[in-house]
Amino acid sequence: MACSGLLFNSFVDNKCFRPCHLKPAVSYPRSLSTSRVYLTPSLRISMSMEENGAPTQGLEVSRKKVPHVLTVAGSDSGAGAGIQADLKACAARGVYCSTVITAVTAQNTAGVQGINIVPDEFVAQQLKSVLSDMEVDVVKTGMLPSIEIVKVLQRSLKEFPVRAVVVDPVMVSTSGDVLADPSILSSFREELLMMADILTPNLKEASNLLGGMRLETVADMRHAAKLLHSLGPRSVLVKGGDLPESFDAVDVFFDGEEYHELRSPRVKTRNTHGTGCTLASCIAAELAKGSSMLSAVKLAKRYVETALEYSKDIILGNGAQGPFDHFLRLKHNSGTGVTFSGNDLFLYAVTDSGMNEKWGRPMEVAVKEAIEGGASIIQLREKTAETRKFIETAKACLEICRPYKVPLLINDRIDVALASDADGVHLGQSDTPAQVARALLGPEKAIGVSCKTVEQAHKAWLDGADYIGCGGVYPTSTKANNTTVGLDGLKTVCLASKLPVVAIGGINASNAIPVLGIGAPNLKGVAVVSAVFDRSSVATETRNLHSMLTEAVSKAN
Ligand SMILES: Cc1ncc(COP(=O)(O)OP(=O)(O)O)c(N)n1
Ligand SMILES: Cc1nc(C(=O)O)sc1CCOP(=O)(O)O
Ligand SMILES: [Mg+2]
Repeated sequence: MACSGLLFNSFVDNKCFRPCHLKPAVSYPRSLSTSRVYLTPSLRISMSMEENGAPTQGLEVSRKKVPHVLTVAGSDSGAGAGIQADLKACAARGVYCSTVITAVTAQNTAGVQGINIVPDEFVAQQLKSVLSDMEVDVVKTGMLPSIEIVKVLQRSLKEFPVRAVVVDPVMVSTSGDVLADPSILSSFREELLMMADILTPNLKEASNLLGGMRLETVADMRHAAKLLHSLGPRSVLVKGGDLPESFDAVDVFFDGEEYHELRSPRVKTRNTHGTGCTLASCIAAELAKGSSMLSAVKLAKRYVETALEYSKDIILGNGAQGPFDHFLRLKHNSGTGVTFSGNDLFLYAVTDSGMNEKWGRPMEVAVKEAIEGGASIIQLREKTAETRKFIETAKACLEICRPYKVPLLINDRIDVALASDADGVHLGQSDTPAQVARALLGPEKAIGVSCKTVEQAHKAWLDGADYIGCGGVYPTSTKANNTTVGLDGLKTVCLASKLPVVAIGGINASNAIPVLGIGAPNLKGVAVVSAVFDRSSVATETRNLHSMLTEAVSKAN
C-alpha cells in the first residue's frame, strides 16, 4: 500500500501506520547509520550507535517514562464531564492523558441535547493509534455507547495489554439523560467487568448492573459491592453521592477481602457535573503514577472534594448542574476581580505589627484606615507572626481589601500568600527567588522584588517580577542595617528597568515630593511604613500623604 499523507476513515496496515509525511517521534542524526535500543528496567533507553560502521561512544539518551492514562469516553461539548473532564483531571494530577472518543455529545448544564456515536471501526482505529505507540499505563473507560464498541475495546486491550483498567460504567448522565442503551448491560457484565481493575458505579449504575436492586443504605452498598465484585472486577467502589439524606458523602470500596467506607463531608453545590468521570480519571492517574488501588481511590476522592469545595460558588451556564474547576484557578481570575497594575504602586502602605500594637490597633483596623485614606496597595510585613496567625490575618485583611479592589501582598512568605489566596508577594534579595515564586504562584499573582542595583533590577525583570521596590531612598529606623541608595540610586535603578518602581525607605509627608520629582517615568509611587502606621490616626496620615502626592503629580503634568 502506498503511503500518501493522512488516512481518513480507513484502517491502516502496520507498515504505513504512521502517516509518511510526519517525522518519526525521535529523529537521529543522519550520519549515525544504525541504532540499537535497549530498554532497561528503569525505563532508561541507552542508545549505542555506529558512525560509518565504527562504534561511537558516550551517547546516552535518558528517556523518562511519563505516566500515561488513555481515556475511552464520550466528548461533552460543555466540557464538564466526559473526555474533557478526564483530560483536565489527568492534567491536574500531573499525568499525560490520551483520548479515544466513542461518541460526541451536544451537552450543556441543562442536559444532553444530542448524541452522535463514533463508528466502532473508528474507535478501533483510535485505540490502535494510541495503544500501539504511546506506552499507556492505565485505560479508563467512560461512555461506551454500543455493544460493538465494548467488543472493540476488549479486543484492543487483549492485543495491547495495559497495567490497569478503570471502568466507570456510565449509563445515565447527571442530568438524567441516557448515554448507553440498556442493552449494553449484558455486554458490560460479560465483557467489560472482567477487564476492570476497579469498577466505579454510582448507586443507579450499581443497581442497573445488579438487575434493579434497591440501594438505599450503606449496608445495601456493601452488599452491592460484593455482588459486583463477583462479576469480575478486581475491586469495586460504589459511590454513595446520591444516598438519600446522608450528611456525609459515603463511598464503599471492596477489594474482595476488605471493605472500606470512605466518608467525607458533602459539599453543597450545583457544580457537580463531571464528578464521576473526574473521580475515575483521577484514580487512573494515581495508578499510572504507581499508587496502590486503595490509596489511588483515597487521593482521587480527596481531590474531587477539594475541587468541589473550591468551585462551589462559580457560575457557568443556566442549567441545574454546573461544571467545576479542576485546576482550582477560575476564582482567582473572576472571583477576586483584583489584577495588579503599576499604577497600584502610587501610595503603597506596608504594615508593621509592632507599630499597630503600640497604638493599640488590630491589623484589620489599620489596613481599613489606610485604604480609606487612599492607600492603593497593601503589603502585610509581619516579621514575627506565627504562620497560622499570619494566614488568618491575611484572610481577614483580604476581606477588607477586596471590595475596594486594592491588592494585598504578603512580605517574604509565599506559603502564606498561597494559603490565604493573597494577590501576590514582595520578596527581597535574600528571600525566595522571584522565578521560583512565579512557578509557585502562577501567572496571575503579583510579585515585587527589592532592588538596590541595576543588576538586581535586570534579574527581577528576567525572573518575571511585576514591579521593583527600590530603597532605602532615605535613612530609616524601620528596617535594621538598611543601605541607603538615595535619590540618585533610585533614579539609576528606575532608568535601567522596564518594570514599574516604587520608592521605599524613610519617606513621609515632608520628603515625598522630591522622590516623585526624580524624572523617571516608571517611578510609580512611594511605599511607607512608619509615616502612616506609627501615627495615632492611620486614616488621617494616609489621607494627607495621598492628597500631597496627588497635588504634586497634577502640578507636574
Ligand atoms: C515595596 C517594598 N520594597 C522593598 C521592601 C523590602 O523588602 P526586603 O528587602 O525583602 O526586606 P523586608 O521588608 O523583608 O525586611 C518591601 N518590603 N516592600
Ligand atoms: C521595608 C523596607 N524596605 C526598605 C528597602 O530599602 O528596601 S526600607 C524599608 C522600611 C521602610 O519603612 P519606613 O517607611 O518606616 O522608613
Ligand atoms: Mg524580605
